[in-house]
Amino acid sequence: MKLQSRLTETSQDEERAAAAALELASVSYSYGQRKALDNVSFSIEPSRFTVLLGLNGAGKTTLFSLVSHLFSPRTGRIRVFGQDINRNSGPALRRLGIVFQARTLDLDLSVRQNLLYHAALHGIGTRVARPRIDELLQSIDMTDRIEEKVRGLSGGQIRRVEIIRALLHRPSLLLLDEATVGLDIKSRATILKDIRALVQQQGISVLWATHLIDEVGQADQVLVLDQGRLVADGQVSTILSETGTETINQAFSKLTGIADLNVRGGRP
Ligand SMILES: Nc1ncnc2c1ncn2[C@@H]1O[C@H](COP(=O)(O)OP(=O)(O)OP(=O)(O)O)[C@@H](O)[C@H]1O
Repeated sequence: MKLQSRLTETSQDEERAAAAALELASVSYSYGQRKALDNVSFSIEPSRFTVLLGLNGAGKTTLFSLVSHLFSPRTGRIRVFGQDINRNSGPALRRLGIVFQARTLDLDLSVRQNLLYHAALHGIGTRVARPRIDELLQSIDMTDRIEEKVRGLSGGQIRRVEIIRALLHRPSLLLLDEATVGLDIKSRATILKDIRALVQQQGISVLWATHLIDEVGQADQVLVLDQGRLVADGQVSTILSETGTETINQAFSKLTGIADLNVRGGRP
């Protein structure tokens, strides 16, 4: 009887994980003695824009490094559309597109060369890659920059090229780590709008890591990370009612124990 109920529980767990775009179960990670992630569990639904909100040092980049299989968790399990990233990394990684915080385009190659190179890494031949690149560049209004060296682009344009590079292999889940950092207000707004449109129009699932509260939309799912612990998980309205606050800014301050402020930098 007990075995039967355990089997049912396991298969329910598996069904839930398969339905989720991303699922973390009891994930911890330490750098030596420093605990960067402490027993983090959550799942994000497909075709949603989910914000991973946390101050500098909260553990966002570490989490992305685990999901993208750069590091392996010491404990816990990570699944991308039901595929375990450690046991079945190939199929899981194929469904992932990632934009890391650090710039990674080759500055001395043209936009086209950078994109073709990345396509080749994913096994996409030039004949398929070329029209895909044209279409994606058109979607961000950058067709006329295709032959230009990346060095000649603005910070916002470089970021947009990195985003379309992450989309070249048509991932189902896109992870973006502080994608708007260092950009002016107009470029930030454009990028955020474009990514939200991807979710709306193409059903891509997005995990958007940021420390900027003003990037959270009222309808977003939000995960709040504080010093490696997940301290809130839900829609904005749920988080407000659970914390007894009126704005996400107040909720964040309460959850992380910082003074109420317009959070733009790190922990004061
Ligand atoms: N290579 C490393 N060696 C030792 N400690 C590290 C290393 N990388 C990160 N840490 C520590 O792990 C914790 C989480 O860092 P992480 O970079 O994941 O946070 P973050 O939320 O992405 O912050 P930021 O936006 O500043 O990058 C911090 O205390 C950080 O100092």
